[in-house]
Amino acid sequence: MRYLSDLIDGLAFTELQGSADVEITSIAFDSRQVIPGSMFVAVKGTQVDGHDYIGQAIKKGAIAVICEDLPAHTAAEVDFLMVADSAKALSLVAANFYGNPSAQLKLVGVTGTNGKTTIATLLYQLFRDLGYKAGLLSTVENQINGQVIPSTHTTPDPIELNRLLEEMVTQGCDYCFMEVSSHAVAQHRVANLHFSGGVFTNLTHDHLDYHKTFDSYLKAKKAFFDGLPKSAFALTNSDDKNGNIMLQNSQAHRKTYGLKSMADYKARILENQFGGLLLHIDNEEVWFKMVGTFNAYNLLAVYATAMLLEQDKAKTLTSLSKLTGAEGRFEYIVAPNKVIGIVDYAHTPDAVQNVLSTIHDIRKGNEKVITVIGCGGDRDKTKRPIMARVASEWSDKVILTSDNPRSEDPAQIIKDMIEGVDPAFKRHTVSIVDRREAIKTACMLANPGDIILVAGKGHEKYQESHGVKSHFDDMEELEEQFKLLV
Ligand SMILES: CC(=O)N[C@H]1[C@@H](OP(=O)(O)OP(=O)(O)OC[C@H]2O[C@@H](n3ccc(=O)[nH]c3=O)[C@H](O)[C@@H]2O)O[C@H](CO)[C@@H](O)[C@@H]1O[C@H](C)C(=O)N[C@@H](C)C(=O)N[C@H](CCC(=O)O)C(=O)O
Ligand SMILES: Nc1ncnc2c1ncn2[C@@H]1O[C@H](COP(=O)(O)OP(=O)(O)OP(=O)(O)O)[C@@H](O)[C@H]1O
Ligand SMILES: N[C@H](CCC[C@H](N)C(=O)O)C(=O)O
Ligand SMILES: [Mg+2]
Repeated sequence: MRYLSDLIDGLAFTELQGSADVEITSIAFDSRQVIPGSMFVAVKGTQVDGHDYIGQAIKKGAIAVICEDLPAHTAAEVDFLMVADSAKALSLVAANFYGNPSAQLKLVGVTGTNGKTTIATLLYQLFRDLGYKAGLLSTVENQINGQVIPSTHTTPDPIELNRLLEEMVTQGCDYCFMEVSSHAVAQHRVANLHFSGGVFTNLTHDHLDYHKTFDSYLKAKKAFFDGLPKSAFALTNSDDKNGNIMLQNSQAHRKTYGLKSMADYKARILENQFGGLLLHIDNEEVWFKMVGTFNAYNLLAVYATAMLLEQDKAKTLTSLSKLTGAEGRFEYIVAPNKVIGIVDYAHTPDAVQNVLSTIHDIRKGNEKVITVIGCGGDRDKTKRPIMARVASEWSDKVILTSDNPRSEDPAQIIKDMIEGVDPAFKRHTVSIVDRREAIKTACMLANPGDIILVAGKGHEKYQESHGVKSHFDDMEELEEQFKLLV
């Protein structure tokens, strides 16, 4: 049983109506999740204001409410606490409710536009291989010691997050590796967690629908490092132009990694092919199964993190050389007639550019590159024309298609994409709204040796349109079509 007084330990509140000596059964920020004896935290959201649901929460049995503005009518039997920022308060009471599990783990957060899932997953796989019990919180899935728990967000909400961390502690985990999205930092989902380290990947264009400007997107990421304690390490990519800015105001122990500039942890690419990467890393030559320059950065970040967590160098490199990373990231198959299919989660301009330049670097001759790509609905519209431009410039043929249109008209999303395609490249760009048909057409157009990139959905197993998620799997589609390519 938790008492209200325990949950609000450390909370700066301006007013308390009622007694702190009551038992709380659960906490909820959604009135629909309230059960008798709950504490309800009213959060102002992007769609609605949680304060409008205080009445409903009380009807469902809430006995304590945290809010920024007191409602006109308060119930005498309910405790009310006023705070300046309910989202921040939520993360504190959630951590207190679950006994501050992050302090009992070595928790490492990974942030940046691209590479978070790859790095967090590699770290999780590496530490399990090194013999530790570990947890993972990622876009693809959450895991505790091999047990898979489906994930709905890149970074869970504070209640789910602390509940999962508590479960990791119960199961004896030593480490947890998690992705920290910019939405999570802005919404204080990770406030009040005790991090042992933070890793920065890179910062390029994404999520401007939510953050509005690149500068506020940058500040959201930077706030994560500003909040790290002195005892933590902060590891940044010194080749990224914002890499050093990220750590500017961090009191954590600062370290850098890079392929080009001066850095504490350095690597050089010796070979980059479909079979993998040969890296000169910290004075050793090692083959890895991961493909592409961007994965050289990811591998180096993982290696540096392992060193900062005081792991053995030889064991780390041996284990890392066997790993293949997260599902749907540069995964490839070869058809009987030698057409190559690649499924990749590239859904930002930079990621599309990286994955296509990698394909160009590693292809053997003049094989054609056919790209199937769409852009998400209800997401940053300004990235649409840029992604289409990059795809058209770096491919011999592009098929623009749908990728989770959500509430939007898929044909309109494709029109927004076409705006970015240079007239010179329009000849080799076609639009096919139905993603299954688009993939099928790419397979029909491909000759032996050609490379088909299906970008944007990676591990996703659905296509979301008008609130309905229907089963869809890019790799499954390619496999079906490839059977016919003999
Ligand atoms: C834009 C965004 O991030 N929205 C998140 C946010 O919701 P919101 O602020 O829009 O909430 P709202 O619907 O306005 O509601 C406000 C409050 O009223 C409450 N409410 C609402 C209705 C009701 O009947 N009763 C009630 O109490 C809600 O529970 C909420 O507390 O807070 C919710 C609870 O934590 C999240 O589920 C929701 O994620 C939505 C579903 C989402 O799509 N988020 C994506 C964009 C996201 O977070 N992505 C990032 C990473 C992307 C990446 O880089 O990969 C992620 O970490 O996953
Ligand atoms: N270090 C990197 N730099 C640039 N691009 C990368 C890097 N790592 C991966 N990518 C590209 O970005 C895509 C997404 O990678 P990943 O899922 O690891 O990123 P993420 O940061 O977790 O993305 P999300 O914000 O959606 O959770 C990959 O499929 C690949 O195309
Ligand atoms: N985490 C990202 C993933 C985008 C993946 C793409 N398939 C889409 O649906 O837009 C987002 O929610 O914006
Ligand atoms: Mg991710």
